[in-house]
Amino acid sequence: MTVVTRDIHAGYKGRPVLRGVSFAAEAGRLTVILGPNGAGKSTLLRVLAGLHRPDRGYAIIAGLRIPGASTREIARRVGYVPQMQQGRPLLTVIEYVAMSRVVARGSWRLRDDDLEEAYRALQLLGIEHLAGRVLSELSGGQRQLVSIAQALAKRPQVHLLDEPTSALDIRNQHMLLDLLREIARREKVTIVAVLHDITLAANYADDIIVMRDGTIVACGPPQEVLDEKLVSTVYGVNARIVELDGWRTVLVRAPGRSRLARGGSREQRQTSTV
Ligand SMILES: Nc1ncnc2c1ncn2[C@@H]1O[C@H](COP(=O)(O)OP(=O)(O)OP(=O)(O)O)[C@@H](O)[C@H]1O
Repeated sequence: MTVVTRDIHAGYKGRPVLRGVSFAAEAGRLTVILGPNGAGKSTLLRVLAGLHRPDRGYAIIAGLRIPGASTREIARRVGYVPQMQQGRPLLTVIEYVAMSRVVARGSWRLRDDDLEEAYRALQLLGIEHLAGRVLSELSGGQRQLVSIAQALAKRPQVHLLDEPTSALDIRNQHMLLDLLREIARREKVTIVAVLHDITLAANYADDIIVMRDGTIVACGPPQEVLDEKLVSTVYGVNARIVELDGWRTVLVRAPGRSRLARGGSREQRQTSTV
């Protein structure tokens, strides 16, 4: 097990957000964290990345204890991709991706293997054609893929990805999750990703962790723990899970909206997949 947390409590200016979070994410598996807005998912990833000090409890990540380990040690072994990545607008994509390796080494010298690994990461994501482009010229989705490439190029033991699909088109969402699952298995690394798309989580995650109000309300393989009752309770929606050709799709309808419906057809139009 590469990521273990024990009874983590954390908050901001005395306001509690995480209230006793304990879980384990295993190497070789893709673990997806789900939960409504404000549940504490990003705060949990920031604690694991060593960027937010917990008030109580601890984590062991890639052999490092948090709190305790230095941010440099963590950066060397852990690839953290936050929701909003600032980036350096004047760098080219290949320079930016390669820089993550240089910084993790605590050096300022770019080596050939930094560029080789950076190019490999861009290839994995199918964006090697962007290598010579300047960051400020990229679209939102391209920038998101470049941020993920930066983490992949470091070849860390653990990846922490905060909503890595939020700016991606449907094809790239599936490409990325397929790739992450493959990397987890092939390289025996631990990948923890926050997602809002429950259907993607249901089909790609090896394990899910469902959070609400700063606590974990369910965890385990999605086929064992993800059901209509859980989705309905956690998100406050009416949920249906349908399975077609082995693919599980989560359909939801916000309960408040059904009051607007005139007959059944309006309700059906308001049904969406997540
Ligand atoms: N820097 C901060 N200062 C104060 N409060 C914060 C800060 N960051 C987050 N919070 C609060 O902590 C709570 C949890 O936020 P967090 O970003 O961890 O939730 P989340 O589950 O990732 O939500 P989302 O799905 O909307 O991204 C929220 O109530 C939020 O307002």
